[in-house]
Amino acid sequence: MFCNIKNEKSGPGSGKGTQCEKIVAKYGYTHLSSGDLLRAEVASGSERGKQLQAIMQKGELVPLDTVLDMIKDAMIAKADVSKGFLIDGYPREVKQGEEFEKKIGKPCLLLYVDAKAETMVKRLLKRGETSGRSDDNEETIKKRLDLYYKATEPVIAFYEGRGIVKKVDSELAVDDVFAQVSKAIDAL
Ligand SMILES: Nc1ncnc2c1ncn2[C@H]1C[C@H](O)[C@@H](COP(=O)(O)OP(=O)(O)OP(=O)(O)O)O1
Ligand SMILES: Nc1ncnc2c1ncn2[C@H]1C[C@H](O)[C@@H](COP(=O)(O)O)O1
Ligand SMILES: [Mg+2]
Repeated sequence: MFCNIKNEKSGPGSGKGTQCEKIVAKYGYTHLSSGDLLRAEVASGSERGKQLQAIMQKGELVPLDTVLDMIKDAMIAKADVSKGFLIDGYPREVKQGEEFEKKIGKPCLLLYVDAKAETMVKRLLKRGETSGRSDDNEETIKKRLDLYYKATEPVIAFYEGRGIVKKVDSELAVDDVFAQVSKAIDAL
């Protein structure tokens, strides 16, 4: 089966990466995080990486073509061996969803990992104590959240009409959130 599962719209610090790790362990899907792909480019020290770092540090979105090309290349590299793709952190805005469908395909499930703004801020500040992520600081977290509500929330309406959106309550403990995630995947 080929299946793209996305976990946007889900805010920064809602627990996307945490749930993706558990999905990979249980279902064996290929996890592709747009943020991780971008951070790998930054870590490479390339000129493009330096430009990306400046954008991410400010809590802004990197250009659509850059992130979509990275995801597409990563998917092509794993296409032969993958059971299906779990795409974490994309689309961040409706236009990204439209372009994904034109260039790659339609997702079969959109997991909406829902947490309150205050919970997301608390989790990100805590994660920032050890993550080494330059965007896990108070000022950038505020910008990321503002952008999430402005640009990413509308993504839900884009997919809702197709009946593929499953919302999980990420205020709960990690394993309780995962029980809801598993139910959504098992229903595919
Ligand atoms: N259900 C939960 N209960 C308590 N803590 C949680 C829960 N889920 C995740 N966390 C913790 C783990 C991390 O330290 C932090 C953020 O989780 P994480 O999975 O990294 O979020 P994310 O991937 O949505 O954030 P980002 O968008 O910044 O990458 O919160
Ligand atoms: N899909 C994306 N479009 C634009 N910019 C992105 C995308 N995914 C990640 N980014 C940039 C901007 C984010 O603040 C950082 C970190 O992403 P995260 O998913 O929180 O790891 O990367
Ligand atoms: Mg993450």
